[in-house]
Amino acid sequence: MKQESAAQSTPPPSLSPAPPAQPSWEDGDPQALWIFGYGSLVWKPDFAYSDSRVGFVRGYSRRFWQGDTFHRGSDKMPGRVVTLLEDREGCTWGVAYQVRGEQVNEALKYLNVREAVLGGYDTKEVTFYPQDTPDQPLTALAYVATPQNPGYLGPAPEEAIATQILACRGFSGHNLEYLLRLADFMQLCGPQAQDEHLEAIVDAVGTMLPCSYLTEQALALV
Ligand SMILES: N[C@@H](CCC(=O)N[C@@H](CS)C(=O)NCC(=O)O)C(=O)O
Repeated sequence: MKQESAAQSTPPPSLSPAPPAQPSWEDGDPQALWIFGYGSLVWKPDFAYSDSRVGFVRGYSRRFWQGDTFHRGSDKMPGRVVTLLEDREGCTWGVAYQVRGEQVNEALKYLNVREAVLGGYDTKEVTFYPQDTPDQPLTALAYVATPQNPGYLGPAPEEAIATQILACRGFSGHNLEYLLRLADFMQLCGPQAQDEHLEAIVDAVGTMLPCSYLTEQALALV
C-alpha cells in the first residue's frame, strides 16, 4: 500500500504541547524509518507514509491492558486499548509503515502527541517480519505502554475487559469500535494470524450484546 498524504487528526490546540526533543536517530539527515502498529495504528495511522507491510513481531503478545481516558474512554470511565507484553513465545501481527524524508519528523511529532502525551506509550525498537518476506526482517519503532505509565490497568479476565469496552467511549469514538476494527484486521491477515486474547474478548462481547445485533449493527451503535 502507498499513501502520499494523510489527514492529520490532532488533539485540540490546548492539548498540543511543544514539539519534543527529537530522538537520537533524528540527529542530522532524517533516514527512512519503519513504524510498527498493532492497535489503532493498523486501521488509522493518520500520518503520511511511503510504504507499508503486514507482518508480525516475535517475543511479544498483544494485551488490552492499557487504560485510555482520551481516545476511547474518559477520566470517569477509562477505556481499554492494547499494548505489547514481553512474551518469549508471543507473536503479534500488525502493520509496519515506512516514513521517509520529511515524513519522519512529521510522523514522530504526530505520534508523540497521539501515543505518548495522550496515551502513555513509550517508544521501543522491535524486529518486524513482513508476511511476504519473513526472511528479510526490518527494524521498526513501536509504541508500547509499560506497567510504569499512569494509565496502565494490567491484566483482567477477558469478560471484565469486554464489559469495560462495551461501556466506554472517548474523543476518537466508542471502545467497541477499537476492538472490532482490530479484530477485522486480524481476520484479513488470514488463519496463520492468531490472537487468543483478542478472540476471547470479542467472543465475550458477542455473548453480552443483544443477540439481534450483528457486528455491523453493533458498530452502528458506537
Ligand atoms: N501503539 C499501539 C496502540 C496505539 C493505540 O491504540 N493508541 C491509542 C492511544 S491510547 C490511539 O491512538 N487511539 C486512537 C483511536 O482509538 O482511534 C499501536 O501501535 O497501534
